[in-house]
Amino acid sequence: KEKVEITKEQQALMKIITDAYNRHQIPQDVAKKLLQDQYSAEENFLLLTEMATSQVQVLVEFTKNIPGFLSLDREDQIALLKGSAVEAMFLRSAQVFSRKMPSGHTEVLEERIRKSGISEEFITPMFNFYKSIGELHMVQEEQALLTTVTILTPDRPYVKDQQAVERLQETMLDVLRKLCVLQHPQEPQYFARLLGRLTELRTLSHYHTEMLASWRMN
Ligand SMILES: Cc1ccccc1NC(=O)[C@H](C1CCCCC1)n1c(-c2ccc(Cl)cc2)nc2cc(F)c(F)cc21
Repeated sequence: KEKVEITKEQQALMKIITDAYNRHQIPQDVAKKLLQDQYSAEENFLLLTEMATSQVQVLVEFTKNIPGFLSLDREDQIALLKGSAVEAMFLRSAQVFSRKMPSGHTEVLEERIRKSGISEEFITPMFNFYKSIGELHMVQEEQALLTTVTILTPDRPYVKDQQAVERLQETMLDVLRKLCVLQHPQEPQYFARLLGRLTELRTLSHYHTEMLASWRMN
């Protein structure tokens, strides 16, 4: 049984990324808003556009703290941000949905989202994803690294130097793999499960344009 050990550099890398991830979070808590009041489909759509817009700004600030990201070709940095923004937004939404809440709150939140204006056909795949993320019970370091791995996807459209992105992503995947082994020793396939979520995330993100276009306005 090989002894898995996170090196000092990897520890430092993880701390930089996790601190940045926690620092660059959405200022106002959308879950609290949704729990407080019931909004019309139009108001929910507006709220979503505001959240998505602020999320992009948060993502730009976060990526500046990923060691090596600013050394990438400038146009590639933009291609990576554009290519991962929707996935990062759904990943963030899943993490918000999976947060531990007082009993009954998650059910109310789910109901508010079900009734927010999203078309029926997208509700099931979306909540299946949220629940599969919740079942992983990720620690914040894993959440931060998973978002980082998502951003550093080499095969985004228009990325020129894919090798450079791949090297960065490999660095992050190595830390994430070790962290998973150390955090979930009883579940050797945990890391594989985690990466499997990224496939589900990409599929869900393909629906995004249609989800917006089919938002049920009264
Ligand atoms: C949480 C966040 C952070 C950053 C950026 C965006 C968002 N997301 C949102 O603001 C929207 C709201 C928006 C208002 C209507 C209800 C869903 N949202 C979505 C979602 C649904 C459909 C699509 Cl197409 C996209 C996202 N899933 C959510 C799960 C949650 F637990 C939650 F609290 C909010 C959630």
